[in-house]
Amino acid sequence: TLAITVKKSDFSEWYQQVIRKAELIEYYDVSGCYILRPWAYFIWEQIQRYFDDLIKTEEVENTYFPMFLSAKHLNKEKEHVEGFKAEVAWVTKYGESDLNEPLAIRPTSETIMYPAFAKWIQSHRDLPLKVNQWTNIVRWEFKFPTPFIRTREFLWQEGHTAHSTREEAVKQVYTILDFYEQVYGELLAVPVIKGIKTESEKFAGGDFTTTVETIIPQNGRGLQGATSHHLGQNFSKMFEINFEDDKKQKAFAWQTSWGLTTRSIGAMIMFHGDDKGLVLPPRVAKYQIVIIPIIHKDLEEKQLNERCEQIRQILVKEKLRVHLDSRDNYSPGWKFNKWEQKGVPIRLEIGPGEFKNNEVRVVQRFDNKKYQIKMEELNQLSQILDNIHNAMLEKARTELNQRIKQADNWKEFMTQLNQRNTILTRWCERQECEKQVKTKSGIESKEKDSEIDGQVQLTGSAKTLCMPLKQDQVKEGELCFNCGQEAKKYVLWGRSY
Ligand SMILES: O=C1CCCN[C@@H]1CCCn1cnc2ccccc2c1=O
Repeated sequence: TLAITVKKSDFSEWYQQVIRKAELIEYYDVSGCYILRPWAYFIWEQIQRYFDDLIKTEEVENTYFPMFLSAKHLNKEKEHVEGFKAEVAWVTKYGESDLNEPLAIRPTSETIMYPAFAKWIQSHRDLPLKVNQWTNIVRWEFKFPTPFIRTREFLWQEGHTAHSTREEAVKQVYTILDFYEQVYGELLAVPVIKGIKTESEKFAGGDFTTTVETIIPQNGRGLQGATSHHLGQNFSKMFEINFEDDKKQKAFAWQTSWGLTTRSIGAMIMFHGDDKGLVLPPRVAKYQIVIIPIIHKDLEEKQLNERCEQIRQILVKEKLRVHLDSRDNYSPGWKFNKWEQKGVPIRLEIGPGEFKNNEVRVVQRFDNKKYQIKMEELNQLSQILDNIHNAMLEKARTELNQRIKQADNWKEFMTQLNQRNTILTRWCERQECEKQVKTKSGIESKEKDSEIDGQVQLTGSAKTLCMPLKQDQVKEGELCFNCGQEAKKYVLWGRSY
């Protein structure tokens, strides 16, 4: 059926229907893999363009590295691969023949790139080295898949840099984190919290991990939006990436790596969608404006189409992405519904009244506001689209903030968790304590682990999302909410994807 048959509150069913009826996703017969249709791929292209322009200001150069790696290469860094090796996909044959050694398909590219870095870096003059690649990645997840959010193949960018000093590398980590915050806020109108992962949640191969986290309002679940790691000298020691510093001393390079994936599109869909379907932030909408002629017996069809084409031309000149839907095999009502489902930010209706008064009727998708504007005011639509972006971001920020509560003890913590909130608490920073909270919250969680065909999709237990960069100072003598030992930091807990 054409209409979406559930409300957004029936969240996972709503999401499945929206991604199909907005023509974003087509299903595919390999589990965990999905087809990105043009309406979705356009969003990824906008993300690529925006982020690529940002990293070019940091003199990051795009490259392409092979997708295959030998077991030898992959296991070079035993420690960091240890926790992930179950997800690595392998090629073992070609045609009828066996490969004499299986080749892994890239799950990430550290061990593919860093032997080359060792060749390219001899002197401090070869630093900083800054490369990025836009590729697909394969990780054979066993958790139940969700299009965009958790898939076995996804698109991403991975950036990798090498520096002569720790300070420069650390600065790079935070510059990229700010870029990720901009991608979410400025492009997708999705608010994020910048923070640092705890020792248990960080990338084990690195020194520390920074992250942009968002919170999906409907279920209060944390979602990691992108990540920027300071790798320290862990990988440079392993891959012999060293250089002669200006005192002719041999030194190991200081490295960073950072990634943003097509999961960002899923976050945007979840944040802004409503009961009628997708709601696109204007800056990533393939069509920002759709023009719908309303044919009427008192109105010469040819004249109406000429007027609509004239409007389209004016908007093209305004550099807006506009589409005139003059199909004569669908009714205006059908078109309204379809373009609402696909989330087009603005619809312009032109019927006999508008034609006579030299006006257009504007219908805003995000807040359903309707009003008339004159033909000569069409140049206001660019600003109107910016206003829509800002209003969507502010509304999303309010919803996100409503999902963050404070708790000073276990009882308050579980109350908030069971109300599907994330919880900011004082914490001792002990891994033991964090582990205990995960276990206890799982046992006491009202929301039991949700399973589909015996695969745990979403667990009921809480984990740390991040230690927000912006946080109050923990005062002398203040205690951890869980174990009562001396608190060091505030940390945000929540159920997550
Ligand atoms: O996050 C990023 C950002 C982009 C570059 N890579 C880092 C770290 C990736 C961590 N990771 C994540 N899943 C994996 C899965 C299989 C093998 C290895 C890995 C693995 O190393």
